[in-house]
Amino acid sequence: MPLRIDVITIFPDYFAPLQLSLMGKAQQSGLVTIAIHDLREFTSDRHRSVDDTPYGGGAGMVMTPEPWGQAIDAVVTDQSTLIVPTPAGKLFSQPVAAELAHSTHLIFACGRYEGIDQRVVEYYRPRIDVRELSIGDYVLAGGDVATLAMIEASVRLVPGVLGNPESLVEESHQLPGVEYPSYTKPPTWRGLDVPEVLLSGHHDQIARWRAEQSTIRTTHNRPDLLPGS
Ligand SMILES: Nc1c(O)cccc1[N+](=O)[O-]
Repeated sequence: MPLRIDVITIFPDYFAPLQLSLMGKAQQSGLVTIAIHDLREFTSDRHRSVDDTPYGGGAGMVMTPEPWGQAIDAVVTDQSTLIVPTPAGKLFSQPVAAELAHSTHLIFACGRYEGIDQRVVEYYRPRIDVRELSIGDYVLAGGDVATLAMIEASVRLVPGVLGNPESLVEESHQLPGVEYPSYTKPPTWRGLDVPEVLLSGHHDQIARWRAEQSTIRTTHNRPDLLPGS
C-alpha cells in the first residue's frame, strides 16, 4: 500500500521540486503518491478569498476555516494524519519522520499569513490524528517550505525508496550526535590532504577515527545532542 500524501496550499508551484530526483523516483516506483491541491479551488466567492482580519485585533491576516474544511474533507479518510506546519508546533525530528514514513495517508495544510484559524485543528483533532509540527525556531513566510522538508525527510525513509538502506544507518540524527566529515578524490586538493587513516585500509582504525570525529563535531556544533546532555 503506497504512502499517500495530499498537500493543500495557495502556492502549488512551490511543490514542483517533488517531481525531481529521489522524490520523483519514489512516485514513479509507486511507493508514494503525492497530490498537490490549490486551496483557492475550495473557495466560494468570486475573489477566491482565503483570509480575513484577526478577531481580537493584531497585525496581519488569518486564513479562514471554510476553504480548509472543504479542501480537507475532499481528501480525508479515517486513516489520515493531518499535519499543520507552524512555528508553534512540536519539533519535527528524524524519529517523527520515521513515524510519518510508516503512515497510510498524510495531509499537509500549508498555512500562510498569520496562520490558519485554529478551529480547523480543533474540528479534525477528535476525528483523525492531527499534528502541529515545526521544523525550527525561525520565521518563514508560510508552511510550504516546511512541508517540502518534512515530505523529503519522511519519504526517504519509506522502505524501498532509498536504493541502499545501509546509508540510513550512519546518518546524522540516527546515531547519537552528528555525522563524521566525508572526503573523496582527489587525495590532495589545493594543498589539503585527505586524512591519512582514510587511505590506510585499516577498517578498525577508520571506524575509531570516524567515531572520534563525530564526537568532536557534535561537541563543537551540537552539544545538545551529546549523550546525557
Ligand atoms: N517556522 C515556521 C513558520 O514561520 C511558518 C510555518 C511553519 C514553520 N515551521 O514549520 O517551522
